[in-house]
Amino acid sequence: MTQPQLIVGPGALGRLLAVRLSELAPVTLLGRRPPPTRLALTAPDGHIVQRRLTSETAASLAAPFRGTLHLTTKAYHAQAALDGLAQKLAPDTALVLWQNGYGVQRTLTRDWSGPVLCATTSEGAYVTADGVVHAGHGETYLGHLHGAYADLAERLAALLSRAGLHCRAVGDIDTRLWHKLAVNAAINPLVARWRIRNGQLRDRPFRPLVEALIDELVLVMEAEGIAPPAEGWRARVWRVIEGTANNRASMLQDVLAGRPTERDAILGPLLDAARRHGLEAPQLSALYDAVG
Ligand SMILES: NC(=O)C1=CN([C@@H]2O[C@H](COP(=O)(O)OP(=O)(O)OC[C@H]3O[C@@H](n4cnc5c(N)ncnc54)[C@H](OP(=O)(O)O)[C@@H]3O)[C@@H](O)[C@H]2O)C=CC1
Ligand SMILES: CC(C)(CO)C(=O)C(=O)O
Repeated sequence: MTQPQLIVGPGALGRLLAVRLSELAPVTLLGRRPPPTRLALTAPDGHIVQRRLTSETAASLAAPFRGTLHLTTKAYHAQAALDGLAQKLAPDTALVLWQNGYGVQRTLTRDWSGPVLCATTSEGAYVTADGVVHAGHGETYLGHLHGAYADLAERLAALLSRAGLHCRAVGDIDTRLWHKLAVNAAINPLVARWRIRNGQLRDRPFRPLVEALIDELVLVMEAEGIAPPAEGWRARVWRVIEGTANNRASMLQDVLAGRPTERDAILGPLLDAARRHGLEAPQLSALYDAVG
């Protein structure tokens, strides 16, 4: 029997995981308020999957929970969500952190008593009233920041892949988190600041702004000792912009909905690294101030 899977954060990614994993394992979806017990997932091909799920809050969850906990809140809620539940969790509970950016990954890997794996995913999903739309298939990579728990990562990657979310266990998740963060930093704050779709970055007046951001990112990454992607930073950023040209990026969606953005998780590590290495990062700093 596959271990219980507790999904904390019943938003877009949490709902996608909950519906997909519930075909293979006992799944509980946990929110600040009780999440819906019936969810409809619209797959990228338009097919609709309906699922009944166990729904809990931190107060109602039976203790001790034993299994795998997928933390699918925004980065700025992750620590509080875990703190609110910690008393209910067996100390060896495995955590999978799904947040964008690179902040809580470091602190929870250091502080949590059990195994902590980090995931980086290019799956795309958004919430609807009665469920979730899986907007597009992507790739997920999963691993421990310092390469530990390789067997656990393999098992969970196999489970996620069987559930329809293509996933690979990797030994270099640290580098992959930096790479995703750098690409997000070159796109998200600019499109959020100017309220444009990703593809508009290809045109004037935005193109030179992206180029200037890439120049800053390259210096920070080099100073931090992060190897560039095989295709190079410039090609990577422009490839993602091309591939997501029609997207409203997550940070723009947050701004439009009046929610806080994940600027601390995405720009914070870059600005910290720039400070540590004595580098100027005027474009990144200005965007940090602009996006709120
Ligand atoms: N959506 C996507 O396609 C992708 C998302 N990601 C990353 O995944 C993370 C989650 O994103 P996404 O699903 O879009 O975000 P959402 O805002 O849709 O979902 C976050 C959920 O977390 C809930 N939450 C907040 N605090 C708590 C708490 N204390 N206990 C339980 N639940 C809580 C929120 O509930 P409430 O309604 O109460 O605020 C909300 O339902 C982000 O870091 C994002 O960058 C990465 C790749 C793709
Ligand atoms: C790659 C990108 C920018 C695609 O929109 C993304 O990951 C996001 O929206 O957060």
